[in-house]
Amino acid sequence: MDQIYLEYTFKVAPIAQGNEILIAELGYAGFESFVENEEGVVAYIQKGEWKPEILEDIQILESDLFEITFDFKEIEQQNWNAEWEKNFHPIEVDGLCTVRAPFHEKPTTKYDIVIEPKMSFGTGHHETTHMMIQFLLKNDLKDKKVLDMGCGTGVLAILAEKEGAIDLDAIDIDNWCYLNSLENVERNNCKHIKVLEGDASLLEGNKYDVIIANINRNILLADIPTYVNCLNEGGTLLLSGFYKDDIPQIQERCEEFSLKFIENLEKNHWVAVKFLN
Ligand SMILES: C[S@@+](CC[C@H](N)C(=O)[O-])C[C@H]1O[C@@H](n2cnc3c(N)ncnc32)[C@H](O)[C@@H]1O
Repeated sequence: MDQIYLEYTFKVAPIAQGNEILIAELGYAGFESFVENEEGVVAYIQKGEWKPEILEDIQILESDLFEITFDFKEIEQQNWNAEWEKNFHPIEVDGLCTVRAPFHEKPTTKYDIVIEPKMSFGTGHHETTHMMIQFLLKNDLKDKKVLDMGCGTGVLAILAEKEGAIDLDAIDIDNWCYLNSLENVERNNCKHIKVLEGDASLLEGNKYDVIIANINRNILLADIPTYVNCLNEGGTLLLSGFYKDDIPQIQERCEEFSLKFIENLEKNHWVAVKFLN
């Protein structure tokens, strides 16, 4: 696929925590690939996804705790596979689930998920994916009907099928994620996942026992009413993609629709929240 990209080079001080927060925020703003170096981060975004105000919501750039400068230029296509192979290490969650690439050794954990992410979000490295995996590992998914909204690489739907879910929809608005999820579903021999390209408007008339959505605060606030409409009585809603400070707003929205807050997980200021219908 021949695409033109913009390459942003950020110099970050102090680098350790700054890089981590910056990458997380850029990921949510639409940047697709990151290479860390000794000065900071180089981040890539497709020209078609770019808009002049792309950095407007990147809160760390306004923070007094970090000094961040940047530069950007247009570039020819990269060898993305080589980049991620260099940077992608297997991830193990709670000793039960490994997310790895095809070229890594087979693990001994109960669940083994093989992902070739290329540029999609969802390798288990991000806090939000990690916590959603933790939630899925703690929940009984046997014979459940599951929706994975904003599926990225498809990693969460794939785990849900491996845990026994029998009927799954995995939806992403982004064409690249849709195609990548299709590939990963096949790579993991999943037979019950239907991958769709689109958004919450595809959900009308569907019913699920478990809905997983790791997207971002604003999309979740807008789409929670649709999710609730699709949730069976007694069903579970697992949300992530936002910070601890956003919990009250998300909780209030869910409670408007009579969902009950059960618990939240937290990792580096990111959270994942569980509600019951
Ligand atoms: C943070 S990633 C999560 C990926 C994966 N589920 C995970 O947990 O690692 C969010 C995904 O949501 C998708 N997305 C953004 N807005 C969306 C929307 N309105 N409806 C469906 N998917 C959306 C993005 O393309 C992206 O792949």
